[in-house]
Amino acid sequence: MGFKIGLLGLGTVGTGVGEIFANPKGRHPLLQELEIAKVGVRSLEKARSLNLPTEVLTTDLNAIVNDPTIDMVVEVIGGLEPARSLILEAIAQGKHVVTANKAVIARFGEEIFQAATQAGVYVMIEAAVAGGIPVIQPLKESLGANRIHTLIGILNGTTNYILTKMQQSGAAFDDVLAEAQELGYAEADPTADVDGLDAGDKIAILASLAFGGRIDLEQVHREGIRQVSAADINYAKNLGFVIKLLAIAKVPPTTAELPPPQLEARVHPTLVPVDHPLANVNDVYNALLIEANPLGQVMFFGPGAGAGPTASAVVADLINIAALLKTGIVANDPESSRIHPLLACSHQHYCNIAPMNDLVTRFYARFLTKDHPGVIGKLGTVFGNHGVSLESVVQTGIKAELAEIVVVTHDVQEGNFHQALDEIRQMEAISSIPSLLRVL
Ligand SMILES: NC(=O)C1=CN([C@@H]2O[C@H](COP(=O)(O)OP(=O)(O)OC[C@H]3O[C@@H](n4cnc5c(N)ncnc54)[C@H](OP(=O)(O)O)[C@@H]3O)[C@@H](O)[C@H]2O)C=CC1
Ligand SMILES: N[C@@H](CC=O)C(=O)O
Ligand code: NA
Repeated sequence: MGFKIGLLGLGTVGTGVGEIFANPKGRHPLLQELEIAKVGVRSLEKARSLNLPTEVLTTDLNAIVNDPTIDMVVEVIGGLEPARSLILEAIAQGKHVVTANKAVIARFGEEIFQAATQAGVYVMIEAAVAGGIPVIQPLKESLGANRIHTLIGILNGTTNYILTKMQQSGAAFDDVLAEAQELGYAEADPTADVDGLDAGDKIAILASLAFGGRIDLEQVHREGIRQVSAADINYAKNLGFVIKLLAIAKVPPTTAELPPPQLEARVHPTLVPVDHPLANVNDVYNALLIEANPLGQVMFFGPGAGAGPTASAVVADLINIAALLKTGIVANDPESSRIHPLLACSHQHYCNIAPMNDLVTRFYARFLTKDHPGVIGKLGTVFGNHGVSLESVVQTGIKAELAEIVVVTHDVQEGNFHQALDEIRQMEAISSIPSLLRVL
């Protein structure tokens, strides 16, 4: 018996999926029991690299999700609508869904997974986080014996590509972004990549799996890489760091409740010590470092975006569903509980996210000051008054009659640090504070 797939979208990822199906030899035998029966696109006139019979292509995506002969729907059109409605309609029609759309899952996960549970179908999302790297399945299945307390990820390929090129060759931000777009890594609107929203969606999905509760995306602190300058990359290098866009979710290691009473969830550019395992994750590569008890540290590393890697995750999900259907571990029957408990989502509660002002972290700050005597001493005094102790202070030279001072703090409560900065901004000698970054 074969299974019919309705593929919504034939762009970067959809084409990658089509290419795997066009050449099944040497891959899992179950692949040969799956067939792409319909493909939905926006334009029938567009030239396609994939040769598909003309009757397979359509612009009527609603007809695909309502087609009774289709067993599984792959949503790779991206964006919020019509993607959300098409996923919900496919579920309502009793079809299993595979999606790479983290934006929809992070915002409408509650609605989508509740509908899926009710309909007795699976919604599989391996491609939605870290592209081709298996991170969803390990969190759902392989790490179940652990208490997970920390997730630290480089989860956006576009920004990692940009930061790596800026770091290695001093390339300009806009040029590298254009390259990442040409390579198919960036979102249709790359703002989601550059402003940390894409990484925010991904860490929200991972945190939900790791900590057993839903995540309100609005409570996830998201900062992008627009303010990271060549100057900061250079200073960071001299101080023994590289700058990476990190997505972090954590609870105190002693926490033994699911969901935990409170967790940190944040995305921001971060100074990472050069000897940290994430410091050498470059280009479009992604990585996820998980700390758990009793496992300790485990790191997943690989290509986080691009046609082939992302399609690899999509097709693996399809093969998984086919395996479940063949072994009868799924019943499209709402009365039945024969849905795989490790693969379905049954979260009931929202996690409580701690405010950023409570975060305890190190900071890097760059100040432009008038070259007055005693400025460093005054900075030190204000910081000291707010309980901020300094690990290093470097005056790096004079530019346009302004001195540049770079400060790295010890661990400090974020709220105290900001109070100190508010006072520092009022100092007559301070011209500006062009950079403020957290340090891992
Ligand atoms: N690119 C990547 O590396 C990765 C992407 N993803 C996710 O995968 C999804 C797809 O991304 P990607 O392949 O890059 O996107 P593309 O923009 O390359 O492709 C989108 C495809 O969907 C079709 N489409 C879009 N909107 C509609 C619509 N309203 N009606 C009909 N067809 C539509 C387009 O049709 P047409 O061809 O006619 O224009 C195109 O074929 C996104 O959710 C993205 O976040 C996840 C991981 C990695
Ligand atoms: N735009 C995303 C694509 C994969 O999710 C990225 O750059 O990582
Ligand atoms: Na993945």
